[in-house]
Amino acid sequence: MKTVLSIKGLTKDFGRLRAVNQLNLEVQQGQVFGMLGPNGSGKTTTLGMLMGVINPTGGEFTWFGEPPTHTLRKKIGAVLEHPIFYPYLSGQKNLELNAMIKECPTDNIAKVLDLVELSGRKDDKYKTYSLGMKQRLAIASALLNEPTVLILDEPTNGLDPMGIAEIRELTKKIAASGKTIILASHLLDEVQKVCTHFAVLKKGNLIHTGPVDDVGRGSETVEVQADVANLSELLLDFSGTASINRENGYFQVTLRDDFHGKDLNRFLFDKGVVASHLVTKKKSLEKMFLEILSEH
Ligand SMILES: Nc1ncnc2c1ncn2[C@@H]1O[C@H](COP(=O)(O)OP(=O)(O)OP(=O)(O)O)[C@@H](O)[C@H]1O
Repeated sequence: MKTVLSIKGLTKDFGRLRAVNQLNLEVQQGQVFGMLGPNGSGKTTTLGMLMGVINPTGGEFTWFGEPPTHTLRKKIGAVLEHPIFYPYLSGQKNLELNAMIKECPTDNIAKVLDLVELSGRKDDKYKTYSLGMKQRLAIASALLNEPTVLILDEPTNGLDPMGIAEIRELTKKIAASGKTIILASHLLDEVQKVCTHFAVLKKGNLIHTGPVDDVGRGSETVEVQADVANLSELLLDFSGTASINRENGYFQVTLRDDFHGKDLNRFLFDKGVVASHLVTKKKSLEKMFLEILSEH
């Protein structure tokens, strides 16, 4: 897999405040990489440095294996904050202006408008757009020069549930077209639903990074019930059991690393016991996130 972004020791001080501290990260091609962290954790500052609008105090990073240059940055589209669109111009005209500023051909406008589902409203004035439509137009503008990487900073901020769902679907659609996406968010739910990989930042420090699918790995809990008197003994006999407790009439079995519900099911079956109820529960990202933050 190709490394799109490699960050080493990236640091930013604002006077006495260290906003980003010795950040090391890698983003691979095709990932939807979430930067997750509470407000003030350094996400925007990091993205600003990656886009060349904030000067790092220390450290370095490469895009596509090369130190950042103006030409390289053209391969990266970013929606960092609300871009300046003219309220009395249409979506179409605004994109034409943006294309001119970015020195890219206007041929892509129809395509990006179609992608963000604004073709039907392209001739309406920007000021008549909903917040969700404005955000979609900003994404369309970032895609004008066909970047290979798209950076989104808090893309669903301020949107209603419908707008959030639309941006989420759009992000997935853009990722499916082969682009790498880096998305900063303070919303666990957003990262869990959209991202393939993520990093957690706290007060400028990286405190966790890995695949979203791995969250809660090795910490599966299985809710189980079977019509036998010695079920608790059997569950404790199972080598994958870390602990058990009883809740709502079921046994909750927390499994050791690398053991899964199906292993427990097979163990019970081999003992001649058929479970009447067996449900595997993964630790939610929220629980994991809160644990990660409290550990540090
Ligand atoms: N230009 C600046 N001057 C001084 N301090 C700054 C500046 N920009 C950011 N900071 C501080 O750096 C820290 C990190 O801010 P940053 O905006 O990067 O965090 P964030 O994770 O993106 O949070 P948010 O989602 O609230 O924007 C904060 O304490 C913030 O107050």
